[in-house]
Amino acid sequence: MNSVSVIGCGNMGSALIRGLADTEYTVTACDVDEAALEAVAGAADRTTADIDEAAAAPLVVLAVKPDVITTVLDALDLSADQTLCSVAAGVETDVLAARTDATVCRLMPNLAAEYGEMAAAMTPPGVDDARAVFASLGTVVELDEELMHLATAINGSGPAFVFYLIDAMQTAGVEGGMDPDDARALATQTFRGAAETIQRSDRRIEASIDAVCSPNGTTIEGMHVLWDGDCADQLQSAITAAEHRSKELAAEVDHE
Ligand SMILES: NC(=O)C1=CN([C@@H]2O[C@H](COP(=O)(O)OP(=O)(O)OC[C@H]3O[C@@H](n4cnc5c(N)ncnc54)[C@H](O)[C@@H]3O)[C@@H](O)[C@H]2O)C=CC1
Ligand SMILES: O=C(O)[C@@H]1CCC=N1
Repeated sequence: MNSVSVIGCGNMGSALIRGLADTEYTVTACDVDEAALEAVAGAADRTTADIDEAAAAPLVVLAVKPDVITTVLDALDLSADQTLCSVAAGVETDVLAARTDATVCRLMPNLAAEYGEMAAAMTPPGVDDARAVFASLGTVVELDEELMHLATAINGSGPAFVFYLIDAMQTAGVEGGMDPDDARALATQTFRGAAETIQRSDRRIEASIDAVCSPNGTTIEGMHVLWDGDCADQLQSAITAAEHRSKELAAEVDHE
């Protein structure tokens, strides 16, 4: 599988296309919107508004909104030796499989695909050719389909939740008198470095927190505020709300 088509070149589709531009895969970008195609023209090997051209690749990725996915699928004529992968929130594999002869799978990616730093969930497990393509853009975890709603919330919507937290840390710096660019640099690199630290460490996250908390130092004072407050509960509630919405989207999709 050395060639990929991406149908829908908006926020998510364009991130996938730009990420794939740095890999060995040949990418065809397809959209009905000329401006969307122009925006990815520098990253894609080919751009087209013709869905039949996009249908020629062994792997066809659908990155359109959930409410148009069945319409696009009905216009796509794929064969059994091709793979169709949808990144749409809440659109289940049985909906896809009912409308195509291709092998179907779902990927819940995130915008960091553009930089090869994607966290993605994929279902069903075992669609290895497609998985290899997506693994070139970051981390891919295979899940049973019932967990895709939760993955949509955690790693699909998750970047927005993290952006919000970075903004809060940056704002604290600016309100304390820092230059906004300095505050942004310190906040963003702190999140990046913290994630890297956890990824590279085998120890429990509590032990990593302990490692920052010097006895009678500064961090423990801040941690008491977080432990006594409802920050973790709020984040979990945000994830639950996004997961719930994914289930609603699934119910809204035409299963005929
Ligand atoms: N934005 C994100 O961070 C993520 C989005 N997703 C999923 O990706 C999908 C797309 O979301 P966004 O990129 O945010 O939406 P978007 O609105 O930015 O992009 C959708 C694109 O699809 C195009 N389109 C619409 N009808 C079409 C057709 N018939 N043929 C070809 N192209 C067509 C539009 O012109 C637009 O460029 C959604 O299903 C969403 O659930 C998944 C993970 C993360
Ligand atoms: O907000 C949404 O519905 C899409 C799916 C996950 C991220 N963005």
